[in-house]
Amino acid sequence: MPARSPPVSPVMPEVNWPPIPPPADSELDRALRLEEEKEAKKRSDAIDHAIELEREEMRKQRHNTKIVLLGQAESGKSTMLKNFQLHFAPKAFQAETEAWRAVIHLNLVRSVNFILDLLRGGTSSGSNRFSPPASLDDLRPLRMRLSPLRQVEIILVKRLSVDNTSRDAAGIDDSTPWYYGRASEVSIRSGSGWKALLCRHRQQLNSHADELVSARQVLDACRDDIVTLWSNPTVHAGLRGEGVCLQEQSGFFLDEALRVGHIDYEPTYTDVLRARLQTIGVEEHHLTFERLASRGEKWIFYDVGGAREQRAAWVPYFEDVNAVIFLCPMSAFDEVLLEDRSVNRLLDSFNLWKTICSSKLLGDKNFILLLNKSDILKTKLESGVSFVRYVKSYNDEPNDAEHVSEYLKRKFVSMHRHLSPRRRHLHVHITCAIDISVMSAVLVRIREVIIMKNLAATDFL
Ligand SMILES: Nc1nc2c(ncn2[C@@H]2O[C@H](COP(=O)(O)OP(=O)(O)OP(=O)(O)O)[C@@H](O)[C@H]2O)c(=O)[nH]1
Ligand SMILES: [Mg+2]
Repeated sequence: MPARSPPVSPVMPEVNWPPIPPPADSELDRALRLEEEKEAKKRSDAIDHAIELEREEMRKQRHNTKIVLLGQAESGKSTMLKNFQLHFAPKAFQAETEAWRAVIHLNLVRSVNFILDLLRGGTSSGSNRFSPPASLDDLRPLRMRLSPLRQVEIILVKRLSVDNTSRDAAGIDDSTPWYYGRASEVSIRSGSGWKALLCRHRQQLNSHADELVSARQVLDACRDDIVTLWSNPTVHAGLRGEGVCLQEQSGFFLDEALRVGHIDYEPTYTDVLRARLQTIGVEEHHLTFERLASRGEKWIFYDVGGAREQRAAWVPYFEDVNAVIFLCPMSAFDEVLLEDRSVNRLLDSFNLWKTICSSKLLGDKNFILLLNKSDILKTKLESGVSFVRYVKSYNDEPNDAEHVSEYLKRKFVSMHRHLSPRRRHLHVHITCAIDISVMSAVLVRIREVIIMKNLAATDFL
């Protein structure tokens, strides 16, 4: 019978530790060899550990949720981002509220200076459409007392590093009379780090900090006069004559001049949500969740400038994101684009939505549609503005917010169904982005939807 070969050990030799010494090993050789092998194993373990850490990091990066906020200018994208920050990272949001004070002050001061221009009978751009009545002479002392607010505007603009090129980039032509009747539009270039800049000015005792403090003192001293100006019937008649309704514009704080202009003013969360700061370019925001259940979760938001001239900058961000949040301001049905007065804003939103829905790059992304500004829509319709006058296909349905928003929802859902390159679920919410309590329920739902989709994409579900 042939001799049998010895049975093969079921344990692989490299995992057999310590290894069996070769037969003729001296005591010293054996000790040295064991030491070398131990060192080699240590090095190998360290390499394995480093590779595992790197893999883990890559896994985490891949699972970072990335969201792009899309929609026309003033649809509420940046406000929605503020809501996410407020709800999921309240401490970080709180830390930034003070920086928003300068923006809110600039919103307020711009409104006042806009009225002063109107009373002067034109704007700095040379428009002269309003002929001030003789009774305006009575307002001259008031105008004189408010004139230091011009300087306050200049200081705030400088400190926020607002530049004219940003308006050019947004396609806004300052030579156009009345800046299209916009009173408090404020824009800065993305990535200019304005919040950090303001914080630095506050902390350092330099001339910039002094300037900001004196700007606040001037505003505080002007508060009563601002109230007097804003309650003057001639002013309101003049604005009506120009077809300008400041109350309906973004960044309107004239009704709260006494509170907002006070030297000790601290912005409330609602103030920050109502502040208007136009986004130029694409801003990347990192949000680290602070709440217990989701602590440490990281989301990256791309907040884009919505004006027409900026939309070409959106595309590079499409491929990399998990979800698209598209905002349509429902209340804009009777408005025109600031950058192209011949285009109705609702029609522009429809066209933009069609393009986004049919984009192949976004084919497999999570889609969330927010029909925003429901509060303004309601006020507008209740004041008698007719929806069907602007949207002929609305037919005989009632002119109220509930029916109009349902109609718009149907329209958007149908466009999405017909134009999506592949079957995709759409989540729709009717929102008012400045209503904190209502928004928190919506945000929780949006997070659930995004997390579920992410899990499904990574085969956890
Ligand atoms: N009343 C009301 N105001 C809103 C709502 N959503 C946003 N706003 C206000 O509308 C203004 C414009 O909102 P933003 O968030 O700056 O708009 P955006 O889409 O980021 O605009 P761009 O940066 O120009 O693309 C801000 O002053 C907000 O406070 C809403 O639902 N209701
Ligand atoms: Mg914005």
